[in-house]
Amino acid sequence: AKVLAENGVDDLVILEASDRIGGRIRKEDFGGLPVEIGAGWVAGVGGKVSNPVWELANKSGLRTCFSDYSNARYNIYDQSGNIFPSGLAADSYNKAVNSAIQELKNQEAKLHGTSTISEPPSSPETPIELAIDFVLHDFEMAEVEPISTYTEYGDQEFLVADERGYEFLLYKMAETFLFTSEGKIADSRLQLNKVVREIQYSRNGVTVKTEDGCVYQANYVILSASVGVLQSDLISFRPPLPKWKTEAIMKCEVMVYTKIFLKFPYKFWPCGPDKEFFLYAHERRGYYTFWQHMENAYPGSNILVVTLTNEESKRVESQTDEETMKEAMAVLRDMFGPDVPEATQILIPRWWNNRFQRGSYSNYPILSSRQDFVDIKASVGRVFFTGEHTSERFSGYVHGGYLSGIETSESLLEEMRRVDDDKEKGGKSMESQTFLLEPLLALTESLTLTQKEAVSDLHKWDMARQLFLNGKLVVQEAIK
Ligand SMILES: Cc1cc2nc3c(=O)[nH]c(=O)nc-3n(C[C@H](O)[C@H](O)[C@H](O)COP(=O)(O)OP(=O)(O)OC[C@H]3O[C@@H](n4cnc5c(N)ncnc54)[C@H](O)[C@@H]3O)c2cc1C
Repeated sequence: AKVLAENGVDDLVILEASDRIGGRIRKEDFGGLPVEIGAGWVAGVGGKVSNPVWELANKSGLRTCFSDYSNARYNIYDQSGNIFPSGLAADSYNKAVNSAIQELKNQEAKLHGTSTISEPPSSPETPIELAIDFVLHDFEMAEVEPISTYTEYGDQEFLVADERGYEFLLYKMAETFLFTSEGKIADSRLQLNKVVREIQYSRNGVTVKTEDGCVYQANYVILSASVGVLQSDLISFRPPLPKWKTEAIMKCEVMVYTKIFLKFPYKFWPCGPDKEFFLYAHERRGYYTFWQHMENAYPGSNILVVTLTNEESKRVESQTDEETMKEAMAVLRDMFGPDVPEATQILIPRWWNNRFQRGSYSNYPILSSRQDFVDIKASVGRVFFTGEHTSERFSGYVHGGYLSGIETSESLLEEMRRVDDDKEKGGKSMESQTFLLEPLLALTESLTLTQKEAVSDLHKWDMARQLFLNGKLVVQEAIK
């Protein structure tokens, strides 16, 4: 929206379903400290090219601390509290990395332009296989982009450790655009608690209906809801989205990633710069595996974070906080002995059950093709799509969301300029050119679903029109 406004599109409105901005960047107060229940790291730092989110963080003075996840491999506890020998852990790590890289290379060689993550291996049997399994599990839960993209932005990660939260970046970005200096909303550009339920689009414009019965008319819409929301029935489209679009949306997998926060009366875990992360080895894959203490970010906070993913996340979301606390405490006592004190507080975010999220981030399956990204981000008539899931290179990350927003706004500006140019030249703009479509759209009620999809497929229609115009030009040149 900011890019649009800076380019002269003043008449715009942001409809946000919740009562705040930030989406999956969200700080919550926990035991007197701000904890990041959504994105917590600025990832992709230290490479040849500067990550724009890292630049924003530096410019706005966001406090961060270096976070080296690789130390986790030296702190793997088994169920009796023994630490795996570091040689074994390091060796397994190298083996896992090499096999994963080899796997990716094979995949990429086989399928040009695919996005890849490693496939889940079969159940581990020996200790070394168990250790490798942890690392592969880590790839699956965190490394959502093709390995090749690491080389550019770098592979360092910085944990946000700022009382204003990661979301401060968003407030900073929005301050001249949406807020007064006191942090109050300055104009009607941002409307909170507006749950979009229906998007009706035609050649003339778009009508958006919200849950509270409001109706908005617009020339264009940019839809930035997560892929989980697009897969759900929260928003309906009239006419329905074309098949190529819904197929691309449904193909994309949604990752659930849950950080559970536990507050203790005192610290009982080993501390030190190389002990920020530790792992719990359990035969059940992903069972309270990844632990992190928050001493580096907030010394003396006595907070531990355990990360669950996918099925474990969904399972925990569906049970009571007390049950989860019991499970987590049993795991901690396995690792550190029976004297571990009871946690005094627990915070369990529920991203999967949040109807404005339906998951944590997109996770393209191993055999995704480039076309899936192209389709998921392609506009359908006057409806444009954006968000981390539309970022081919950085899907799943904050910088993916940020860059895709800029890119989609630029595409829309280009489209608006093209329509203006066409009008000036007296040619057929998308508006006037698609006049043929009007009687067809009027007939949609009596058409079959396939026919409706074909008619509503403005994007392809527009491509066909371009081809037609280009063809005509070639013929005219030939005649000349
Ligand atoms: C637990 C967790 C940990 C993560 N960790 C990291 C990390 O460490 N580093 C990193 O880079 N990334 C991380 N991510 C991913 C990162 O947070 C996201 O990729 C990014 O914030 C997505 O931004 P977005 O604008 O695409 O979507 P969102 O932030 O989801 O914004 C979409 C907005 O649309 C609103 N909305 C949805 N439906 C409707 C509707 N019907 N009507 C109106 N509004 C609607 C939502 O309320 C939301 O505000 C994490 C995510 C999670 C959940």
